[in-house]
Order: sequence, then structure tokens, then C-alpha cells
Amino acid sequence: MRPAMEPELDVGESDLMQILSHVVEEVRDSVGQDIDGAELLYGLLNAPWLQSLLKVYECLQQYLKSSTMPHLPYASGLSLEILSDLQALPYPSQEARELYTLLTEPNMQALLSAHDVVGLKDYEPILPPLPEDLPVDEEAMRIVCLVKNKQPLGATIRRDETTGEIYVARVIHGGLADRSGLLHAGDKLVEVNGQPVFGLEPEQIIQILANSHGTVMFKVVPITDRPVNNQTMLYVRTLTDYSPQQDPAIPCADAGMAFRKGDLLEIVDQTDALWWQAKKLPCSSACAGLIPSASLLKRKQREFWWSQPYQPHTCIKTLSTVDEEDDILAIDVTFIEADEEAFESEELREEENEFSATVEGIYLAGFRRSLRLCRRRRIQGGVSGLSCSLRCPSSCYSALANPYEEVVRYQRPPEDTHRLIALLGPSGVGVNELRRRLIEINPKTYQGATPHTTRHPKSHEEPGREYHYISKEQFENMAYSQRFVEYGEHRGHFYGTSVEAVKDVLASGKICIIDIEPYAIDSVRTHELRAYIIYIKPPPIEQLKRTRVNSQLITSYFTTRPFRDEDFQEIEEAGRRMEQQYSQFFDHVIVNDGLQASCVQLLTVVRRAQDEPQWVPASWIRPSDRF
Ligand SMILES: Nc1ncnc2c1ncn2[C@@H]1O[C@H](COP(=O)(O)OP(=O)(O)OP(=O)(O)O)[C@@H](O)[C@H]1O
Repeated sequence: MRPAMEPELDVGESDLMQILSHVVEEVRDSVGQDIDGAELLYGLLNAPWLQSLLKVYECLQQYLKSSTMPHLPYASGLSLEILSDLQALPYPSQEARELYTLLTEPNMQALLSAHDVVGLKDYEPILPPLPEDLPVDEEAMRIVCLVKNKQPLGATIRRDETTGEIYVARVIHGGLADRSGLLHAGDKLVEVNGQPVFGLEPEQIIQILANSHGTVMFKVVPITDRPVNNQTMLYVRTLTDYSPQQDPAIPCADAGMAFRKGDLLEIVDQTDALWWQAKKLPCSSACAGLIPSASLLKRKQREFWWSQPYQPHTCIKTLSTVDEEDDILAIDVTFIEADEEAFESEELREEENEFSATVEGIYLAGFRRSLRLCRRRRIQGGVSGLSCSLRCPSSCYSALANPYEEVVRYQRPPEDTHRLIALLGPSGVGVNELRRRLIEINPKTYQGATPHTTRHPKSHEEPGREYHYISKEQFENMAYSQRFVEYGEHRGHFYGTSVEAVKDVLASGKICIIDIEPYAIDSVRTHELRAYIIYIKPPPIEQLKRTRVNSQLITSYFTTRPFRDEDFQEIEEAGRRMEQQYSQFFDHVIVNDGLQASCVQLLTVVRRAQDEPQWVPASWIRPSDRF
């Protein structure tokens, strides 16, 4: 029996392109499964230069295989040597004599001599020597034929207004022209389908192209010094919306790519200072689109901002039964003071009954009523005049900030602390309900941060359990040194969640889960806390009403009360405004419809945020880098 043979991989003989396409298929599957590094490999394997190189390699292999080489370099000489050896034999055999007769026959000798002539001849074409007096400005033309196949050519053209020459302005990555590898930005266009283009308007040339079907032939003078593209890959999160159709400045709206804030883009070309080329992630199309560069988009935003009529700063109002807040402000101060004690005992009762809980002997911190209420009336102007622009990431202030945020794929190493989980949503949507339920499921894994306050501890409270109790001066110092994630004032006392309190939970190995107001986004999206932000979105209003029939809303007074129609409207509107302004920072959105389903979703997302690779700001990983 013949032993089983391993098929030998002879790269020269086998179809390399076929092997490559198998590999590309496999890597594509890996990209689908979100395997780390697969995208990079996929991009590399699909690179046009690699494909072209392999084609050249295959052609050379083919050529080597089929080239005819003589078996012997000099057959007549060998036959003479054999004749002489045969003659030297003292007793030649019958076969030796027959061979001698055969080799001495004139036909055989002529045949061997013909073999030598043919075999030794050099059949390579003889190229004429280069003329020495070639004019230096001689232009080498290139004929490029592309088969259109209903897809756009993926190149834009421009006219040099002084010379009237037409040039390829840019070649879109992954487009037809780019994949051909034959057209490059800077090539001078001489003819399209045999028609000279000199002096034509770009629109006329586009018309010629639009009318041509099948093969399009270009005659071009290639650019002599093609810039080498040695850019590294860049990934960004967009912090603004963009529509090429509404941008009169874009060189070609059809080649443009629209994006919404929060989209992830791979920037594939930054050679042009004004217009970059990018693909949206996850990659759905092989072809890139034009987007404004960071500096151009910043300029556009600035122009737009200045063109807007002046509006006083409007931070998102959270649901707090606003009419009631107005009422509170109208209430006589003496009434408030007289009421303070009653409030405190009322507050105590409510906090104990409703907002504080102990599960498995662990106190659930960060759910106290005062803390929650103070955030609704957060300090406009800060503890002692900290300006809103310092703390507001996406309102008027950040309209002038970077439109793109550089991001990298980040997988938390198991030995690192967990990422902070920050929940955000319009007041009343159920942020605290979901947070509390998650912690109650497993208080040994999830925990809130213990807040700070300037009020005095009550008899039943333990420092560091309900609150960290500090003086007003200490509180102000911490606020000035930006050591609070967020803070506010309620009935003359300050309350806040500090960075240290969050870090303490993370350092204990637990997953810290807090709820924040939108203005605190900047203070948690840091290298220190690496927050994963989950937006709790209200369901459509009818669904809100249906699901909250038996639910109670915390009011700014001492009690809770059932939801009213205007509450639902306010939740919906506040939610819409929040999304409009901050959606670019949301890592995940949960629609809080059914409580049970939302809870399960929250649990899954929180786990995924810790264990699976995520896109995070590059500055978290390389803190010194500034995009
Ligand atoms: N999916 C839901 N279905 C029914 N009731 C819900 C749901 N989610 C939350 N609730 C109820 O709605 C009320 C308000 O929720 P919660 O106190 O969590 O609001 P919140 O978003 O934290 O607002 P605030 O920050 O103003 O306290 C609570 O009574 C809660 O039990």
C-alpha cells in the first residue's frame, strides 16, 4: 500500500490568488466575530498593492514554467564524445556498433546540430538602446481602460484655472480607479474615450463619463512624484453631524459621506489638508467617502456658531416637576427654615423606607433622597462661581471643540480595575430604579459610590456609609481641584460624588455603578475612570404611560406621587434634548420599557463593557497624545 501523501504546497505552481481569497474569506468571518486584530489583517490582505504584487509573482511563475530550455547545451559535442568512446572499445557489442552507425548518420548529425542552434539561440526581444538625446520634458502617456459596471469611477477631477489642464484631483480608496492601481491623484487627463479634454469644464467631462457604458478609456500623463502614503491608521468617534448634501464647499457631494454624532470612522487618507477619506465602522462598504478634515470641520462649526443669534446658556432641565421648583423659589424663606426640621425627619423617614437598603448586610450607598434632589437643582455657576462652560461637554462651549475624537480598540486587561459604569437619562425615566436593582442582584460585584456632604451626620448614620461628612471649605477645595464627578446644593448643604469615592469602589475589585447628569460626562470620561456610559431612554409616550401606571415619582417636596401626563411629556422632551446634545458620548442605549427586560439588558451590557473590546478615547491609553 502506498503511504498517505501530504499534499506539497508548491507556491509557485499553485494558484496564489486563490489561496489568498480563501484567507480573506476566513479573516472576513473573524471580522464578523469581532476577533481582535482581524480588521487590521483584513485591510492588509485586501490592500491593492499586495494584490498587484501577487499577480506579478504569479505571472513570473507562469513564465518560468512555460519557458523552453534545451535539454543539453551542446548535443553535437556530446555525440562526438560518445563516438570517440565507442571507437575506443576493443570488443564492441552489437548495441555499441548499432549506436555508432546511428550517430554517424548524416540525418542524425543534422538533427543534433539543429537542436543546438535552436536551443542556444536567445529568443528574448532585443530592445533598442535608449536614445541619448531624449528631451527632458518628454511626457510618457498611459492608457487606462476601466470597466464601469454601473459603479462610480471613484475619482474626482479638477481644472487648473491658469493652464486649463484637467487633473485627477483625488482617487477614492476602495473605488474602481483605486482598485485598478492605474489612476492617481495628480495624473493629467489628456483624453477620455478618445476625446481630448483640454479646455473642457469638469462638468463636461463628467457628462462624457456618465454617458459612457462598459469600458472607459483614459489617456493620462502620470504624475511624476507620487506622494508615498505612509500614514498610520486612524480611528475617530464623530462628535457632530455632517451631511455632504448640505455642504456647498465639498468638491463632490456624491463622493461625500454623511455621518451622525457618535459614529465610528476609519480615516483612510489624510493627505489633503481639507478633505479626508473615511469608512464607517463596522465596515459595510469597501469604498471610502469624503469628509471634512478636523481643522476644516472645526472652522465650519465656528462659522456656524457665530452665525447663530445669541442665546443664553441653556443646560438641560431635568424633570423635577419644574412648576414645583418654581413654587419652592416662591415660598417664603422663613417658611423653609421653619420647615427644615420637619423636612429632615420626613427625609429621614423616606430615606430609610425607600431610598436606602441593605442587601446581604451591605449598605447600598448613593441612593439618598437629598443627593438625588440636589442634582436637579445643580449649582448654576458652581460652588463659588465655577463657570458652566468648564463643565458642560456638549453645549455652547464644546461646539467649538474638536469635531473628531481619536479612539482605539481597548480590551481591559483582567488585572486592571473595572471600568466605571455611568447611567444617564431624563429625570424620572428609571435610572435609579435600574441601578438599584442591578446592585441588589449581586452587591458583592456591583456597588455605588459613597457621596460627600457638608451636612452633619444624623444619629443613626455612620461616617463613610451613608455619606462622607466634610466641611464646606473642604468641599469647595475638592470642587476647585475638580475632584468631584458632580455636585450640587440642596437646602443649604452641598452633596457630591467624588472621583476618590468611585476609585475606592473600583480598587476593591467591584464594578462601580453611578448615575450622572449630562454635565458630568466630561468628568467620568477620563483615563482614571474610563467610564462606560449607558443612556436610559424613555420608550414612546404611550408605552411610558402604560408601564408607569403604578409607579411613583420623587418630587421636590417630601413625598412621592403618581406620574401625571405632563410628567411623561417632560420625560420625553428632556430625553430628546439629552440625545440631541450628548448622544455622541453614549456607549450603549437601553430603552426602559419593561423593567425586567431593561434590567437583564443592563446586566448583559455591564458585563460586556468589562470583558469585551470597546472603542475608547485614545487619550485614555496614551494620555500624553492630543488629537
Ligand atoms: N420600566 C419601568 N416600568 C415601570 N416603572 C418604572 C420603570 N422604571 C422606573 N420605574 C419607576 O419610575 C419611578 C421613577 O424612577 P427612578 O426613581 O429610578 O427615576 P430616575 O430616573 O432615577 O429619576 P431621578 O433621578 O429624578 O430620581 C420609580 O417609581 C420607579 O420604580
